Amino acid sequence: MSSPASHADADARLSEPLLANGGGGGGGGDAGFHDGALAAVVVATSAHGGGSSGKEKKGAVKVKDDGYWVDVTQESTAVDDLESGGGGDRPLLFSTKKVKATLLYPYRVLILVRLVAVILFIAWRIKHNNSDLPKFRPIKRTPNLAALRQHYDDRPGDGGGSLLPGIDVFVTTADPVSEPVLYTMNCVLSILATDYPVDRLTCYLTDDSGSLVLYEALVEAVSFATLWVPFCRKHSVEPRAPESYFQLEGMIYNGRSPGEFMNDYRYVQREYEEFKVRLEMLPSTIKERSDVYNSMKARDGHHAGIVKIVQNHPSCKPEAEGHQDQASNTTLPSFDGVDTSLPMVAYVSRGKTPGHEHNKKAGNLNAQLRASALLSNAPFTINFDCDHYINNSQALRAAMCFMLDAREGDNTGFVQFPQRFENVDPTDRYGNHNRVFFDGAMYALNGLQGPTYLGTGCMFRRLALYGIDPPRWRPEEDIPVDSSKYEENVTAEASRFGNSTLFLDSVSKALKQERSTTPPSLDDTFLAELERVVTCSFDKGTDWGKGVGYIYDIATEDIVTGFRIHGQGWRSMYCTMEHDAFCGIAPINLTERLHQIVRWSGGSLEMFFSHNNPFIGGRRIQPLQRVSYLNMTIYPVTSVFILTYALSPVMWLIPDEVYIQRPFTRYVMYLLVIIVMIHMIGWLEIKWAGVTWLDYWRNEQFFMIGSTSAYPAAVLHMAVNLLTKKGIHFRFRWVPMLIPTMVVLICNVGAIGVALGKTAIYIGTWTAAKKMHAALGLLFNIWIMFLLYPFALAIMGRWAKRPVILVVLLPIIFVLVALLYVGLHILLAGVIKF
Ligand SMILES: O=c1ccn([C@@H]2O[C@H](COP(=O)(O)OP(=O)(O)O[C@H]3O[C@H](CO)[C@@H](O)[C@H](O)[C@H]3O)[C@@H](O)[C@H]2O)c(=O)[nH]1
Ligand SMILES: [Mn+2]
Repeated sequence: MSSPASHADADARLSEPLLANGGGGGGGGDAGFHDGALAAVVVATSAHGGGSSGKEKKGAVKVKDDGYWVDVTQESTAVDDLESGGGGDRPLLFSTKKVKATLLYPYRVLILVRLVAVILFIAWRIKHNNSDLPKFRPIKRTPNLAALRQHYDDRPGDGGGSLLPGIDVFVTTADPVSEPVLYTMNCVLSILATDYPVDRLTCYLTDDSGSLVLYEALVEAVSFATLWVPFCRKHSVEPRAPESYFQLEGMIYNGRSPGEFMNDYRYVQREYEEFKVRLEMLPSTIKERSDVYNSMKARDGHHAGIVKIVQNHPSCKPEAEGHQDQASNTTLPSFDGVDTSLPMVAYVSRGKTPGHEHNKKAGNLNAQLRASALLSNAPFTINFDCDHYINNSQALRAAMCFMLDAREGDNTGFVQFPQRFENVDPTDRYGNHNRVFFDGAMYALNGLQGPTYLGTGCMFRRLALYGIDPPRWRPEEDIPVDSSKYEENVTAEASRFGNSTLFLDSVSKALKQERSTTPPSLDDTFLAELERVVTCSFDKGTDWGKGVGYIYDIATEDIVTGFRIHGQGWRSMYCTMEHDAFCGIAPINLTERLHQIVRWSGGSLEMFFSHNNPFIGGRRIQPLQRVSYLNMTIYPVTSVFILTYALSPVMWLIPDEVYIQRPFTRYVMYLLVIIVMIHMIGWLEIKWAGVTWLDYWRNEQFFMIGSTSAYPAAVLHMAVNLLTKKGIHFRFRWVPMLIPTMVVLICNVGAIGVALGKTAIYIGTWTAAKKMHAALGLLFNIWIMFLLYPFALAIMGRWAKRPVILVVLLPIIFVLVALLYVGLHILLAGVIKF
């Protein structure tokens, strides 16, 4: 989200739909400042001119004549003569000078050129309304699960086996401490219990920390799964992540054995509590066996690749043993007639070697892609962040509805689901839900080439990840199944996929759609090869991370990976389900939230300044899709204008006499019309996207907070990187990033106070127009205060629990500032006027 929102991410996730505002305000702001500057110049020159004409008068201020001014009468024209001579008896009371021709004409040309540019800009904005055009065709698609079941599962004449294709599920984790093991294991359990043929499903825990804790936790989870999974199947429980399930209020019952439910529920719940205790104790029990630990994990996080099969493929060994009953007042649930088999489970930790960039999550997933190719080679993969889980056991089937559909199915490279979060407070203070992005922007893209890849909860077609053309762009359109010629080209390309015969074989099998539902025998040579392909040095000199797999060298791999796949001509689908497919944990404090935003916006800018720039990259990207990607990569730049705008209340602090042109009426009109239109469009979007005004408002707020903190930080960082070509990573010190937002906040609080003070002093002398301006200015200040409200709450620390403090505190500050202003005014009345 990647998202986003991100992952909008970017923070496309967060801001893409908002660019309407950002862009509008930014563009408008820019124009406004220029006009202000021009007005200032004009004022200055006329003062200058007045002075020089006054020079001839006795006692007038002497102004230096720099030779740029010529008397109109020197270049006398008939009109001048007529003018000067037409007066009859009346004396000539002023002389006229104008700017020398050599200066005047270039000056005029420049003004005209700028005028043309501004007009073109406005015309361009109307024609190419960047942020809104890609939203012309919002589309919602609903999977038909019953039809899928009918065509792929219920085939009485055929021995009953399912025809559904295989899916390899990846769970990425990077740290057993900051990413709680319990959540990761809940994710794994939700996958094991999902409704999909067990012999077609493989779950990979891809552990980037290579920690024994996670390995042993996985072993525990699989052991608990022998109870949990049949329980889920027997009673059709939802969701199938135990932590969330047992937190549900009341025992929701959907299954066919109500009589046994109570007993089974209590039994499984008690076992789950014990499982949790075992997980908690793992770190300490493992430390006691530190010799084993050290043999697995070398120092500095460098170690060889590790692949361990924790649960074998259901065809390889007798059915899972089932749970032993421990003496208690509940009895072991009876699973007669319930399928107790589990899908295959593997633990993979890729090898990290010194001197080889490991490329974070993208590198992790690529290693995983290769390991799974050797082990199960499912035609479809889906990856989850370890803080997400399957919330709807039908989700994988829903994705399949899009992949197998007769219309666009074969050309669908990935199916993205929205990101939903369960730990967000009801008012969504930090805008974590990002509904405008997930339910607005993504539906809109759905009508184009498809949604972007958002980092988690996305099913891929393996071939699309491998950088292979979609069928509609393949040379042999008519024989997609046995495209042997194409396959030869691919196998020839060891330089592209890396030098592993086993892996290259798996690619050609994937191309031929050879389905194998049983894993290969795990002999020593096979295991050695497996460990070799999961080492990050395997990538070296290949296309991995460039044209193959998840993309490297960027702070966020998601948007750019989707872009690469779209660029190849694949399309994507957005899959929303009434009962959310997946669910995750969102950052719940502002620090983490802003770090997420800065990473997303930094990644976006990095993408813009890479060869994956949406202008030049992605040869088969549709025009409007391109505009949308452009929008997703460049949006942090708008923050520069927004920040400048938000700081403009400084004007209030400046003495009244300094001439700053007020925005002229026509400009204000334009701006007003545009702003009204933006919100009207927003209102309509809210309607079709089904988001609430609160979602919309949070989105506005977080775009503003981001625009005064994370986005300018990302822009600055990018600028420094481009200038120094150092490629520093996006790691930000927390406090400096908050300074601009603080300054904006202080500025606006101060401005409101000063405004009050000025009103107290001048109210009697102000004209109606002036009062109007003051009121408008105040409205602007207050508006910014409302936008920054979540930020203000966050910096209040523990006081934030009582937002009412702000309501009391702020007016007190306003009054104090006003009093200070009035006091200073009286004190300095004779010295300077302000
Ligand atoms: O070296 C690394 C670093 C991270 N991860 C995994 O990447 C995932 C995402 O990391 P997280 O810190 O949770 O980032 P978020 O900001 O929550 O993730 C959002 O933003 C990312 C893009 O920056 C997307 O990839 C994610 O899907 C999206 O949810 C987690 O499962 C991590 O374990 C790794 O595997 N290896
Ligand atoms: Mn996350």
